[in-house]
Amino acid sequence: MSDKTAKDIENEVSDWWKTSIIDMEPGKIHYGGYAIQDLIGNISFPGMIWLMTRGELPSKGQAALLEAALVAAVDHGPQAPSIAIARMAATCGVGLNNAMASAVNVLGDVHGGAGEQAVALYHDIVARMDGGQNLVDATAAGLDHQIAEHGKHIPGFGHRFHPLDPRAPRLLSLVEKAAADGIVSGRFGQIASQIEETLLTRKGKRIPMNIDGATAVIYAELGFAAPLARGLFCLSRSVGILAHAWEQTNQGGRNKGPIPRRLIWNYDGPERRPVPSDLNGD
Ligand SMILES: CC(C)(COP(=O)(O)OP(=O)(O)OC[C@H]1O[C@@H](n2cnc3c(N)ncnc32)[C@H](O)[C@@H]1OP(=O)(O)O)[C@@H](O)C(=O)NCCC(=O)NCCSC(=O)C[C@@](O)(CC(=O)O)C(=O)O
Repeated sequence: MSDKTAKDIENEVSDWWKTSIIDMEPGKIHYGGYAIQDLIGNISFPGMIWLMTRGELPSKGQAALLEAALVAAVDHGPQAPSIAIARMAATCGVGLNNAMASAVNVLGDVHGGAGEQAVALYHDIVARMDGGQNLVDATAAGLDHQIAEHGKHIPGFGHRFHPLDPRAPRLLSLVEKAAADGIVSGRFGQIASQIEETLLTRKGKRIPMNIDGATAVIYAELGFAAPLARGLFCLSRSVGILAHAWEQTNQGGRNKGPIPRRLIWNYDGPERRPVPSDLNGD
């Protein structure tokens, strides 16, 4: 027989889930201590994302910068695997939530994950600067380390489609303005620009910052941990994913594959051959 008292059991039950995010009782909902009815109509959606992931409310300037990053990464058309998958899923007879989940599930290290890697790289360079190295040397050492550990492609730089990703310079200009207004330090923007310079010197050609490199600057400036950069990209891209899944649903189409049906893939397996007649023999 258990020696547990009713109080022990009550404590065990109430400790089962612990969260500092939400507090509730009948008729009352508080996020991080703030009543939901006071938040509704008073804070923006980015402000809410900040409160939920950071536990505090952002300043107006911080929320505006976060919003800019979220707006910038919303969509990149059906060339992006996540968007194509959302559209294909929408033709399979599934609901919008299934189409969205299928699409979000392919956001990983290679597609959508460069922002997380870029934040980690920027943090590594900051740590070197805090250790006494100047910007140029810390960047060079950070890049050497990145290449040794993860290969020659520096996350957040280069693009397969855009010679200059139009999203990056605009975001960087907002970071510069926020730094001038004292909202952020501007340190991560300087690091990302120095990475571009170092790559130019090393490769003899410009490998410009892309959307992930630029949003990573914002997430790092705003103090988001590297893994949250991936989560925030997922939130942002989910808007594009939803829009494409909904558009495709309305366009119709059944079982739409990744290429038109008249096209076929390249087969490079064995020649056509008969199944051996003695398969079950010794
Ligand atoms: C993106 C791409 C594969 C493009 O490559 P490319 O095809 O142009 O060139 P490659 O043939 O790989 O390289 C040719 C020569 O340039 C050198 N080179 C190129 N990039 C270099 C680099 N970063 N660091 C050093 N060197 C570089 C390379 O070393 C080589 O030099 P060499 O060996 O001397 O001949 C490449 O940059 C890359 O991996 N970037 C890092 C990962 C990254 O940030 N991913 C996010 C991209 S944004 C995104 O995903 C969001 C999206 O936009 C998606 C969408 O597009 O839908 C959306 O919104 O959804």
